[in-house]
Amino acid sequence: MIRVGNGFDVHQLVEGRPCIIGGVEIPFAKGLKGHSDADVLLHAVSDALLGAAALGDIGKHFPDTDERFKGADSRVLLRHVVSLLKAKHYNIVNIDATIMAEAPKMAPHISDMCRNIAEDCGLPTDSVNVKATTTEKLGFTGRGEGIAAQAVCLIQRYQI
Ligand SMILES: Nc1ccn([C@@H]2O[C@H](COP(=O)(O)O)[C@@H](O)[C@H]2O)c(=O)n1
Ligand SMILES: C[C@@]1(CO)OP(=O)(O)OP(=O)(O)OC[C@H]1O
Repeated sequence: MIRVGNGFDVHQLVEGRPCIIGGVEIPFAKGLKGHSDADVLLHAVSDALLGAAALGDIGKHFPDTDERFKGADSRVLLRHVVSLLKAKHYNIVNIDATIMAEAPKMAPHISDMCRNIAEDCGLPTDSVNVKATTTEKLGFTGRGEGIAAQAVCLIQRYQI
């Protein structure tokens, strides 16, 4: 049985925070605000995986009212999500994601993001794809107020 999932996340860009996207700290004047490290891309990927397995969303598994997740490394959260899928006998087939940001430039960091996601999901790197787009200066992303990311994934249940 194969199943599809999608995830979407937004975080505000503010001064005084690191800009961590796809597990990569990108040099930039602003960073993403959140309870965790606010890694918008890994949150979208985690939600896509949880959605595919009908396991809810990251807010359910890692509530932002829980001090344990304050400043959490979203790679650790993603690895936990992958373990939840394994427990339900799902393998991940592939992941595709898009970051919407006017700045910073994502292109120099895309391959590191793909490598991080592949590593955390136990996948070969060519099973993970990350893209970036501006929104042509339109909307909150276009004004540089925040960054959005969306992801889709395919998972497959194996026989035991
Ligand atoms: N934050 C971003 C946004 C875009 N890119 C790259 O630039 C290309 C052109 O973007 P458009 O919005 O004009 O389509 C896009 O294909 C990305 O490769 C980026 O690196 N960082
Ligand atoms: C990851 C969590 C938990 O620390 O917090 P945030 O970093 O605020 O991220 P968000 O995408 O708003 O939702 C999930 C949260 O519960």
